[in-house]
Amino acid sequence: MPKHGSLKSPPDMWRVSDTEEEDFGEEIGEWPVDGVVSEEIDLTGVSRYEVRWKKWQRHDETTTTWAKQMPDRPDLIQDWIKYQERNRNKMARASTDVVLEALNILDVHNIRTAKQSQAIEEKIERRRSIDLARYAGWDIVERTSGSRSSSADSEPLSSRRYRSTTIKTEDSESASPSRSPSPIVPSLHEKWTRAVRSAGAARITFTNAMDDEAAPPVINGFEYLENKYSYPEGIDPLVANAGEWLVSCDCKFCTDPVNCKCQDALPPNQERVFAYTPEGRFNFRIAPGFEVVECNRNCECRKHGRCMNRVAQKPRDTPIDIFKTEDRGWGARATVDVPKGKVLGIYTGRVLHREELENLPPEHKSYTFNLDARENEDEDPIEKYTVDAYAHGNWTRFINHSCTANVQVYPVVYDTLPEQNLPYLAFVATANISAYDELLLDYDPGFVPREVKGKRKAVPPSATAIRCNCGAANCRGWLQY
Ligand SMILES: C[S@@+](CC[C@H](N)C(=O)[O-])C[C@H]1O[C@@H](n2cnc3c(N)ncnc32)[C@H](O)[C@@H]1O
Repeated sequence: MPKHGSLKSPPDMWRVSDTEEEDFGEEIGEWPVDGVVSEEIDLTGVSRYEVRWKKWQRHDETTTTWAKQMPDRPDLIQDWIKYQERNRNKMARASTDVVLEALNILDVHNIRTAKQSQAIEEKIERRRSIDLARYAGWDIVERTSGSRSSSADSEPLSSRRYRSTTIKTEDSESASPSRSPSPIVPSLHEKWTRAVRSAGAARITFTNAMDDEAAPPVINGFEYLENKYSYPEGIDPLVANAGEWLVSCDCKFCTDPVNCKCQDALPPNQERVFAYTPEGRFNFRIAPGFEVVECNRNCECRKHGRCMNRVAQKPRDTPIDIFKTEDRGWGARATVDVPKGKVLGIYTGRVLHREELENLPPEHKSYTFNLDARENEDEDPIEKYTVDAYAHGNWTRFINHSCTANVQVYPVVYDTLPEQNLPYLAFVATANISAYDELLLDYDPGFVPREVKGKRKAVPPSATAIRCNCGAANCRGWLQY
């Protein structure tokens, strides 16, 4: 019965058992039990409990058995759930460190148990509420094996290899000694780190081994938005008050998409399947372009905390490095190995009406993404939207293009109505990606280079097209804008 080696406290609350459930027929109710002593959670999110008998023991002196239900003693499970909650909160108060080692185990059916055992949900909540200014560094202890040595993740922020950009205000440079020192403007990295942490997401780092640029060159006042859009006045996303309109389910664990009511929001021609595996990875069963409808804040499953239909809405747990590439500006990569199907994060930025797109300054163009999953041609143009990540956005705006991509985007809704055409765009790994390999998206999979005099790729497809430097064997030569 192996235990998770990395768990320090309390040691016996969660463990993984190979023991089959024993069949006691009607007898189980007859044998007085002390209570539940541990729990494991299966692939579908259903728990089973290890119960200790009061006096009885087997010949080998073991005193416990595993049971999924105890219809005659629901109080024991209730007591256990409360006891667990108290302990997880205690763990989160003691430290918000998370040992990711246990989550990387290939033995995926234990992941739910491992997540509970590390109080991950509680720690994320706690991170949100902690005074961020007091943090000296990120609090995830990463112990992934096989990742490349350039990782700075386990170092404290202050000893990072990336160059931090602590900028003094003009005021402070000219300040006379008698005046109190002017505040130091936080570096871009510090500002972003605060935003990342308040969203409960994993760390973002900057690395530049190419030249002296300390941080990606975003405009002054760039707003880092980890997991939400910025809406201008005039676009009412209903995010705040969509509650009353959202179609919600009354499932406990959402294992059956056919009967999970929030899936009624899918268009009738879309197959009713969940988009995720029980381990929370995209299962690629939803055809490209079709929308994923995740459970929302009104769904009953929210109370039980183990719904498998909430993934893109959770805080990002993959640490990301924004790094300077050789010939494509800054790019993005994960600092841990990423399995196929892993949902990495969502595209964010300022939402625009599509018709504003043509008046955008050219430098914005390469940071825009259309939210056109549901649109149809005859739709009122006012209800067509685009996200512009030029002045507001997150790390996903640094994902470069490759004609051989390793991530793809799918639209997902959970805080708006699908008909509003305001889905989020989630980035998902389409292959196993090693730590520190660049994350790459095919910006325009439908693009076919023009052929002139038998030569493809020689002629730019438009006046604004730029040469593609992806270096892939199947490179189509150009990025069109
Ligand atoms: C969404 S941005 C990606 C982040 C960008 N590299 C940066 O530093 O901000 C898209 C821009 O990155 C550059 N880029 C991305 N992929 C490229 C590629 N395969 N070849 C050349 N340039 C690329 C182009 O300048 C493109 O307009």
